[in-house]
Amino acid sequence: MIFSTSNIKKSFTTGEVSEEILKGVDLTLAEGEITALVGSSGSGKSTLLTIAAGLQTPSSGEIHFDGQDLGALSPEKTRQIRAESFGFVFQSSHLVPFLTAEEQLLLMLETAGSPLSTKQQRQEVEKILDEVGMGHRKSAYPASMSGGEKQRIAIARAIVHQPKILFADEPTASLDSTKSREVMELLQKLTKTLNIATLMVTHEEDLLTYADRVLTMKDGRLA
Ligand SMILES: Nc1ncnc2c1ncn2[C@@H]1O[C@H](COP(=O)(O)OP(=O)(O)OP(=O)(O)O)[C@@H](O)[C@H]1O
Repeated sequence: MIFSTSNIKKSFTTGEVSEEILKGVDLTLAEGEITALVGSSGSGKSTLLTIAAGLQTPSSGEIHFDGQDLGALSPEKTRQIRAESFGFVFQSSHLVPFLTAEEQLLLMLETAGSPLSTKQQRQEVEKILDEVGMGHRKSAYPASMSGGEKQRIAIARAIVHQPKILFADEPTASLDSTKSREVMELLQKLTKTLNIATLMVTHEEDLLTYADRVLTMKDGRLA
């Protein structure tokens, strides 16, 4: 397994009340597979995804990536692993308004510490933009893109540095059903062809056909 969590617990304290939101979660992700995470509102899906992605820390438990225990590494090393090997797509595309499609991806490569030359980076960006069907829009700014186009660029940006793991928190929530299916087809294609382990939180049951595995969160545990 490329990625796993072991006995992840997370409590939040509000005032004097402490509530355990995750009660010991074991999650595994496999390369080339989309794992969908479903469950009722407030069951802890986003909390689990953000902990798995290293965006917040668990109260206890371990996270293993590529044979390494992330909790045992220095913050600098985990930050480096996250930048190089993890990709993120959120509900809303979160594109930078003053950058073109091409520039959004180039910025990501720079942030991930890409070893490619400037020319190679441009070639790589062009290839990925073609892959997500946005090659013809490389000079477009977010304001001129439709919701589906923005999400395609967000996905392209999330995978341009060739991550091993892709975390997607309701990636189709802002799209109508046709566009949602198109975006899911794209995620499925990229997961398979690039051999990425994708974890996706979703509320939309009709999109579960795109998942290789469906995990249900209930009362802080995976059922
Ligand atoms: N930083 C925080 N401080 C306090 N409580 C929090 C915090 N983050 C999440 N929670 C609580 O943890 C619970 C689970 O939240 P989470 O967002 O993980 O649920 P979810 O399953 O993703 O829900 P939804 O489907 O509505 O997005 C909720 O009751 C939420 O209020």
